[in-house]
Amino acid sequence: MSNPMENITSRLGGCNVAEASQTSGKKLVLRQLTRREEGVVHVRLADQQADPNSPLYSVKSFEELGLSRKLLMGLYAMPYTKPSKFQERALPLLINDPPKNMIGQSQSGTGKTATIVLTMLTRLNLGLEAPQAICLAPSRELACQIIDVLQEMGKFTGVTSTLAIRELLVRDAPIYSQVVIGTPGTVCGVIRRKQLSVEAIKILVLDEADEMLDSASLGDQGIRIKRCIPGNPQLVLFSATLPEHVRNFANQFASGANEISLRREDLSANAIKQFYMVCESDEHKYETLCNIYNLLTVSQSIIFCERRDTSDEIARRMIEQGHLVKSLHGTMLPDERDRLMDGFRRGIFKVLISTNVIARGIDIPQVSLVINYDLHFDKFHIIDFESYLHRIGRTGRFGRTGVSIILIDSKKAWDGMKRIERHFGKEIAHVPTDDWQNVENFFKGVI
Ligand SMILES: Nc1ncnc2c1ncn2[C@@H]1O[C@H](COP(=O)(O)OP(=O)(O)OP(=O)(O)O)[C@@H](O)[C@H]1O
Repeated sequence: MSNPMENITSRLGGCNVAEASQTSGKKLVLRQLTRREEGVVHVRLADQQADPNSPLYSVKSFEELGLSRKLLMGLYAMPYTKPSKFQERALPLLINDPPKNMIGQSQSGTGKTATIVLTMLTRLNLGLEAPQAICLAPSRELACQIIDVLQEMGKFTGVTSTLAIRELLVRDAPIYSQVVIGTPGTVCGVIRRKQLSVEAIKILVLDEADEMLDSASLGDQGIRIKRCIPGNPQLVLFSATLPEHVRNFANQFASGANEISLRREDLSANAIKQFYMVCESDEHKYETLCNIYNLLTVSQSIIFCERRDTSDEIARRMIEQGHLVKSLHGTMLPDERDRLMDGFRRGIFKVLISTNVIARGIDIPQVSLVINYDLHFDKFHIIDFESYLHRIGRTGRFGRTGVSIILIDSKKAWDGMKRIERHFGKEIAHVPTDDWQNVENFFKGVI
């Protein structure tokens, strides 16, 4: 096979790939490995929680944050031992009286979901069997995940909850549960049809708030839900990314909010080792993908594609070659999506190929590799930094290390990758595709 680097150098229109190729990924290899579990590499959590530079660092215990005994029992049964930096900062502000709005930002996988759940559970009057908290998430998969955490963490409280996602609710049956977690469209629908009374709602949470507020339909539905709620519910907006234009909107939505924000350079967690590989054609890109799987033993991984048909096509070809993979995207029936997600969570299959639909929030600790088969560009063909960060954030969660690889097959993808590097101020290391023996060495110790 011809040298892909030579070909791609000309296809990339003169940008200096050769120079980039000298950048060794080896120096990024994490050396402080202490534990391996199903192929996922951990640096000892206790060490990270004692390191002031880690997003998991905290000086306080959960007891010191003012949580109830039943919630502490739930936390320790999970088992969580200490809060993350974000949990330590956010929880006292969130559960303080009188309630104050919050706009909170923290890296992927640093425990925002637990923060949402503990805040909602603290705000409830558990003696009142009426809806008191609503949490909105942009996808059904994420809503399912949040309700699972709520039920697990709140199991000693007796909390009742309802999942409000399409095709799951019995039409017109009233909802009496104390917490309702769902997608904005379905929650809007149940309020409109008076299935859900908002009279006693005290708190409204928008998880992945930037996605919600930036999307015309999700944003409108979120605003409509807020307007329906009488009085001044506590408004909580969370995300790993809150770009400036959305932050302004968020400030209008949740006025007077306490804010926890991150500098851009701190957004991408160090736990995720970022790489790229240059491919000379579409076919070479597919071969490179297969070579990665033939070569590396990966516990679980996600491949992100831009288009649903690419996702299906790669899955079809990989299955033909004997790989155990599935494709999941938005045109599938909800039942099928739920079944696939459940199978992946339980490790029944190891590789999930998908679109942006699962880019945000999904927490599957065994995912040690994320491949950007395509990068995501917006409708003006501008690289979408936020979606890159959320995609790679599916790995390297809460103290685990993870690897992300971008497959570059065009000048557009190359430019996008370079802009990502500049935007987050973090090098993405080159892994050559012409010497697979060497490729193996790049990933030794990190996957
Ligand atoms: N204090 C803690 N101790 C131990 N594990 C924790 C703690 N808090 C959260 N976790 C675990 O860390 C993982 C990531 O948490 P979570 O999904 O809440 O992250 P997130 O910040 O919401 O990420 P994203 O931005 O991707 O939505 C989960 O598996 C969760 O169970």
